[in-house]
Amino acid sequence: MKISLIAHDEKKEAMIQFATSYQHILEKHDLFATGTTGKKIEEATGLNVFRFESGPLGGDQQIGAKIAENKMDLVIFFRDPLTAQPHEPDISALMRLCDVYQIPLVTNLAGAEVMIRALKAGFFDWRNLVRENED
Ligand SMILES: O=C(CO)COP(=O)(O)O
Repeated sequence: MKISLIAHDEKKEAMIQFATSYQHILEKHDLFATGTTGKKIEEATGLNVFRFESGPLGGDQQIGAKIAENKMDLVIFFRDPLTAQPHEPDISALMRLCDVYQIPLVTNLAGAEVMIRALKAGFFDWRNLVRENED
């Protein structure tokens, strides 16, 4: 699966802990991230992460483009609901595209805990069929 990992600044520590805890699952997948999140995950875990631009510089939009091209399967996005983001329209657009294309999205740690277990159990294998049918 192609998985995007994104965290706002106040949530980066939680993302690092999440990625560390579930490294054994995440390492079996293709990982993508916005710039700073990806760098921190790589530094903390050694996981191989493809890094897009930083969120405020267009990273959310780049991930959105992958979704529109059917090249992203899951999005784990630890949003900070208490801090205004300069690129709020990009964040909304990314989440909107998840809804448009039926891409599983979680926006907090509690949801991510469920998603990662579902991933391990094969609950998202239908995404392989969706991708094969488009090729
Ligand atoms: O702002 C972000 C997502 O909206 C995250 O970007 P960074 O990972 O570059 O901090």
